[in-house]
Amino acid sequence: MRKFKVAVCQMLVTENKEENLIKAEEMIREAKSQEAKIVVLPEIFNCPYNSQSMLEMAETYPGETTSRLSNLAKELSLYIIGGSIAEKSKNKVYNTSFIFGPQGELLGRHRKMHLFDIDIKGKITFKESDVFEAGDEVTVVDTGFCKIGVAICFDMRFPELMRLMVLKGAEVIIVPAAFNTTTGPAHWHETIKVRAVDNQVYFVAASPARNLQSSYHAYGFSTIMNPFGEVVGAAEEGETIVYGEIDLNYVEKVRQELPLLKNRRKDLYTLTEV
Ligand SMILES: NC(=O)CC(=O)C(=O)O
Repeated sequence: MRKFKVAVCQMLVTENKEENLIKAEEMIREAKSQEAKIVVLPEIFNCPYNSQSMLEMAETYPGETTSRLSNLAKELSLYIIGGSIAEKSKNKVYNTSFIFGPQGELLGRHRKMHLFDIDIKGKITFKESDVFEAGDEVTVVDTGFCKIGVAICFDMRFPELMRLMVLKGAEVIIVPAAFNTTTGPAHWHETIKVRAVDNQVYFVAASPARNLQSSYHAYGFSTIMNPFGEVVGAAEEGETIVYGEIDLNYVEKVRQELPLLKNRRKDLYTLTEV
C-alpha cells in the first residue's frame, strides 16, 4: 500500500477517564468510517495532563486503556497510534505510546525520552520529571507497507532523535503531543515544518483540543505536514478529526529531487546511537 489515509483525533480530554476512553473510541470509529488506515490519539489522552492525575491514573501494560485500544484495532482492522498514557512499570512511571496493528497486536511502544521540564517565568512551569522516568529507546515500527517513527511531544524538539528514526527507515513520523498556549504559538508550526522538511517525511503531530477548564491549556492545531513542508491537514483549537493522505511515492520523489538525505557529509559528521 503506497497511499493511505491517516486520521488525527484532536479530542477534548476531561478529568473523567471513562469519558475520555469513550470519546477516543467514538473518534476512532468515526475515522474508520472515513476510511482511515492509521488513527492517532494525542499525548496523555485518558486523563488530564497534570502530575497528580497522571500519577493516580497510571496503568500497567496490559491494562484497561491498552486492552481497549488493542480490541478496537482488531475489531476495526486499523493501526492505532495510541497517543500516550502514564504507564506504571516496576515502580516507575513512563509517558508511553502503545502502537497496535490490525490484529490487535502490540507493534511497538515508545517511552518519552525527553521529559518536559520547563520554567518560563510568569507563563508556564511544568516538571514532568517529578512524575516520569525517561525512556531510552528510539522507536520505529514496521507496518509491512511503511516504517513509522513514533516519539512524544517534547521529543520532537530534538533533531537528532528525529534523524535517527529516519536513518532507521522511517518515512512517516508520528508524534502524540500536547504543546501549550505559550510554546504552541511560538514553536509548534515551525517545529513540525522543519522536522518534515529536514527529514523528508510526513510529519503527523497530534494534540488534544484546548480545554480551558483544565490546569494545562493544550495548544491544539494538530497538523499533518508533507515532506516538502506543505500542510495536508490541520485543526484549530477545538475538538475535531484531522485527515490527510500519506503518499509514500511522494516521499521517494522528494528525496530524489532534493537529495538531502543522500548528500549528508558522512565523512565529516555522523549520527550514531550510543
Ligand atoms: N508537553 C511537552 O512535552 C512539550 C511542549 O509542550 C513543548 O515542547 O513546548
